[in-house]
Amino acid sequence: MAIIKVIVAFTGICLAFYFYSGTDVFEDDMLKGKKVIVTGASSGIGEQMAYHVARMGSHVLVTARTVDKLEKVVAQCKQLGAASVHYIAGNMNNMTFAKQVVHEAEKIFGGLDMLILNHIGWTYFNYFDGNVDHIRDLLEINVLSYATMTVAALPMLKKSNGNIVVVSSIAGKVPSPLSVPYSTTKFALDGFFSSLRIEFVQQKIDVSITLCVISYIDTDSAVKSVSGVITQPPAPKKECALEIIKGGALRKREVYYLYRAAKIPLLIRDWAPEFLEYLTLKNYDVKNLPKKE
Ligand SMILES: NC(=O)C1=CN([C@@H]2O[C@H](COP(=O)(O)OP(=O)(O)OC[C@H]3O[C@@H](n4cnc5c(N)ncnc54)[C@H](OP(=O)(O)O)[C@@H]3O)[C@@H](O)[C@H]2O)C=CC1
Ligand SMILES: C[C@]12CC(=O)[C@H]3[C@@H](CCC4=CC(=O)CC[C@@]43C)[C@@H]1CC[C@@H]2C(=O)CO
Repeated sequence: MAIIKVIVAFTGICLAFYFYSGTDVFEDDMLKGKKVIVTGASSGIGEQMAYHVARMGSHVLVTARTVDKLEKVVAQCKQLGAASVHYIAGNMNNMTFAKQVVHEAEKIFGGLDMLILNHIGWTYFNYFDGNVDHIRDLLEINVLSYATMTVAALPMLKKSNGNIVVVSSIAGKVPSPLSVPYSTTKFALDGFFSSLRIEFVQQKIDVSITLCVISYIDTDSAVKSVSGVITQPPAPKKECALEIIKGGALRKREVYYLYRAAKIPLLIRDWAPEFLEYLTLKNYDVKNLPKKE
């Protein structure tokens, strides 16, 4: 019996190495002249992704709600060497606006190579408060606007054999406390885009879908929401943003940008859920959690 377990484990490690070792090498030139949309680009990881593709010489369309922040991002993208850069401001709770962003890219660029779906709506970081309407609102912004933009962009992405990059979270792969609404939306992204990827294979549609699984990053909003409660240190947003861009350009199915220990949950998620729960709870110090009014 023991020998069978060793053989199974060894086979699993070989298969994992074969499928995930990937020898693709990323070059900045891969993004030169490419037409790229970055959503949620007025701050955080999205802002850093806009800067990376600008530095690599892409044509960039950035979007979010806050005009003055977008204008600063546009100015910085120009400084960094973007082939061209534009912004469009609006709210992704409105599917008409979500489609408008894609149509704006078509009008400006005449096509699209990479759609980077990154924005998220506000949510709390605390015990679930029973408000299902908030989950519905968050699904609109975090999921349905991603699906809407994907549908609108697909004709252009088919022409360019382009990439869809979906920024998700470890909380969209592993059950995570204090973020029930957020985690609901991130798990939904996995269902939608991982299923769509299979249909692309069936239909021989050469558009890649890269799901990015990231853990705690040092963006202002995340640090403000979780510091003191999440015990792991946040990772740098600039490096995280670059890893996402690389994964999309290399047409990876998934990008994992996780703090060391976060890789363990993914390995044991389906084999030892109780042990995973024990490890997860060790990463939270709820005595620092703000008391809900
Ligand atoms: N930071 C982290 O620790 C982690 C982040 N992630 C994921 O990374 C992505 C980026 O996160 P992060 O950079 O921290 O987030 P930020 O809060 O820094 O940025 C969110 C962006 O989305 C925009 N946005 C917010 N609400 C709306 C809306 N209703 N309509 C359109 N745009 C909106 C914001 O701009 P504006 O307010 O101007 O609209 C901003 O540009 C998210 O998908 C998040 O889930 C995943 C795991 C960990
Ligand atoms: C902490 C973690 C990743 C995040 O940053 C999010 C948090 C859930 C609530 C959030 C809402 C936001 O608007 C910004 C992101 C965030 C603070 C997530 C719970 C688990 C995620 C994690 O990285 C654990 O390692």
